[in-house]
Amino acid sequence: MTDTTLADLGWSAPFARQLTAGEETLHPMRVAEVHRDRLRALGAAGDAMLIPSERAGAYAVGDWVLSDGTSALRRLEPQSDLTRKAAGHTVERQRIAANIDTIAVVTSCNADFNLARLERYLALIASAGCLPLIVLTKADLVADADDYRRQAEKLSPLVTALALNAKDMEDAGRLTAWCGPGRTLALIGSSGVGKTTLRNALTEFTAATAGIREDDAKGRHTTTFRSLVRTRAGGWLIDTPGMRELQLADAQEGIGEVFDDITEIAAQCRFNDCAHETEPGCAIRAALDQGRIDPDRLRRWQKLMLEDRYNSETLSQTRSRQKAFGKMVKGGQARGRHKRNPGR
Ligand SMILES: Nc1nc2c(ncn2[C@@H]2O[C@H](COP(=O)(O)OP(=O)(O)OP(=O)(O)O)[C@@H](O)[C@H]2O)c(=O)[nH]1
Ligand SMILES: [Zn+2]
Repeated sequence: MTDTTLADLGWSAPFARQLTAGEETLHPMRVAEVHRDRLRALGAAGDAMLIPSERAGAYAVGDWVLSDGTSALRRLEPQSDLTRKAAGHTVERQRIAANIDTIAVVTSCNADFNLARLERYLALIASAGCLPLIVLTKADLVADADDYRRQAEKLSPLVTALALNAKDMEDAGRLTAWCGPGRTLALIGSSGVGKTTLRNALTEFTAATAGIREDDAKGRHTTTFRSLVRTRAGGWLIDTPGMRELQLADAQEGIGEVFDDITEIAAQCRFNDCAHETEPGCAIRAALDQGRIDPDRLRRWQKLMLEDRYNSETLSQTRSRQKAFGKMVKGGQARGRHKRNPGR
């Protein structure tokens, strides 16, 4: 009992092209929830709980899978992939959501507004392969909302920025262009900026669609999230708990896009590992002297590059760093003992 078409769900040529001979009889379905041993997926014939064919971590909300009605037989390559560095010391990537068209960074026109943080989000969005949108909420509380909007749009030619009052349904409705039929939008941003308010305005949101308490196999209550939510405009909003703690990792490409003016200049430094400090032939310092680079923007770029390098450290690099640290600690203890017991 559904009148949802595959196109409404976001099915498009890049997915259709992935079908191989023999797969035409399978049903494409879009993953709405990822559970430990089941996937809830939406298709032209309605919802279904599917048995995954890969481990749960291989799937993300928004993925397309091919199903025979019972199982997810194959997962299709996503058009965009939002991931984050997994917790702990590994550099394994944790998938957060897939096939998002537009990611809206929600920030308010006051204390939360921070150009460096916006740039970090823009780099992350570019690395995920999504289109960025900046939504400045609480426009009703400030006199100069349009100034904030202009500052945000100056960050990158890819950016569209909107200033609005999230509590006003009509104003929030300006986002429907990004979440109509076949389109998927996601909202990210700090706590308290108005993401829930926007979600309420854009979807038939109720407490029941936010978290569903379920009993797991051991009889414990677990809260699962309905993460792919239909918008009033006929499209989709992806809202997963993982989006709240996004970090910048492996965003090199994204940083390059957001700071293309600076990376172009840096490419002209004499040394390709130039730290832009005292090296001869440094194009960055020359550009700074000529006032072609904004020093604040340069500092933000350097900070992002450092953070990205740290986050992208490979597993073996992490291990050898930890090992070297362990040796140093042990070595220190051994020497200490030696000193304290000189007679032995
Ligand atoms: N005046 C005004 N208040 C707003 C606007 N957007 C959000 N608020 C208020 O700001 C508070 C926080 O909004 P939420 O939507 O809960 O923020 P959130 O981003 O979902 O926060 P978390 O759930 O903590 O991640 C609420 O009291 C909202 O009513 C706005 O555009 N104008
Ligand atoms: Zn340099």
